[in-house]
Amino acid sequence: MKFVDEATIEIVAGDGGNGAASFRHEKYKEFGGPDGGDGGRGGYVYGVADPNLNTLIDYRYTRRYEAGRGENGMGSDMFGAAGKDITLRFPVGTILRDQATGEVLHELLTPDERIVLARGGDGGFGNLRFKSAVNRAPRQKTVGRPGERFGLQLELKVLADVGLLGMPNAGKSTFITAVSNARPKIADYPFTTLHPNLGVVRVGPEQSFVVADIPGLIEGASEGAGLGHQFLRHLQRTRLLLHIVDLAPFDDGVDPVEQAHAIVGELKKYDAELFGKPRWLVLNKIDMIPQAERAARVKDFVKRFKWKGPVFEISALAREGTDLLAKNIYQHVRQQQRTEQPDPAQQDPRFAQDD
Ligand SMILES: Nc1nc2c(ncn2[C@@H]2O[C@H](COP(=O)(O)OP(=O)(O)OP(=O)(O)O)[C@@H](O)[C@H]2O)c(=O)[nH]1
Ligand SMILES: [Mg+2]
Repeated sequence: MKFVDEATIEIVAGDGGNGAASFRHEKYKEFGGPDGGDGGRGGYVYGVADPNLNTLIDYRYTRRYEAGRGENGMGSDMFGAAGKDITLRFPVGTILRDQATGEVLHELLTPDERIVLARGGDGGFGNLRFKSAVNRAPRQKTVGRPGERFGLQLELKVLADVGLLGMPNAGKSTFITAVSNARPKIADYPFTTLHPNLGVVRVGPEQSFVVADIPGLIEGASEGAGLGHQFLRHLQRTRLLLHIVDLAPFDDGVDPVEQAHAIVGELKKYDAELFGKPRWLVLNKIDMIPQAERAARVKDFVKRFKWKGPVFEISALAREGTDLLAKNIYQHVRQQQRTEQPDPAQQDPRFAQDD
């Protein structure tokens, strides 16, 4: 499954500075020649493909990007300085479109590839330029040219970095809502989620990852009994699985440990590779357990489940422990990314045919 991350931003290159009209002032010399310098060029806006970025989410926070204006020219033959250039960084695979026409301007496919997005305007000419045999004292000058500006549409196909696993009603959709921009349907009955949802989680500037919420797994799902199994394949490209467990089931007869074993059993039956992926245990709904009992309940769960890996306790509903978990996930995803193959055209399934 592919998911498209999008943003629209405004790109403004710098205007050129104006040329100056000025004459030399020298002692004992009544009429100095023209000495007005040219204006500086406006700043350019560049784009670069940054292999460290995963999503476009930062571009939903800041939408306008403006390079510097060129300085005006000055007397004494002084040219204005060029405006400050700016460089915008995009994830590899970002497609850039002109907002007005929808035309594809470029696809950033090669890591560190750099392109000009918008050219700064040329600076105006100072009167120094207009000096000629017939006019030794020109007053002419020109103003700087405007920089290019336009609306830029960004589009990126993203894959899930993290997958959520768990029984129906465990709180997967609530968790994705707590940490990401996705708004899946949440309800107190099982199988609320009928389609996989992807959400972008932003833990800080230029720090984000993609999480997939899939329909709940139940026992027998790997044989097609539940809804879950057809969705398991969406988790195949992920770098981490979060196993979400309802630690405080409404029905007293339900043992969270048994439920958790059922999920792991399904995973194992379905796919050894998926089973072998890094998996973290996330004990949810701790708000339902009195504070004084929490530590003991968690300890008991871990012991009976014979779990040796990372454990997080959260309340997806109250958003307790969710930010900390998101930060840990981000660190893990980044670390995994760094150890993977760097050539995206070869390795990155985003560039493969759609499934
Ligand atoms: N008290 C409490 N309730 C929660 C918490 N997380 C989820 N819930 C509730 O549990 C119910 C199920 O939550 P969902 O997020 O829809 O569960 P799901 O795992 O996505 O369920 P499916 O999509 O059916 O697989 C909803 O009524 C939620 O409000 C939590 O941390 N505390
Ligand atoms: Mg759900």
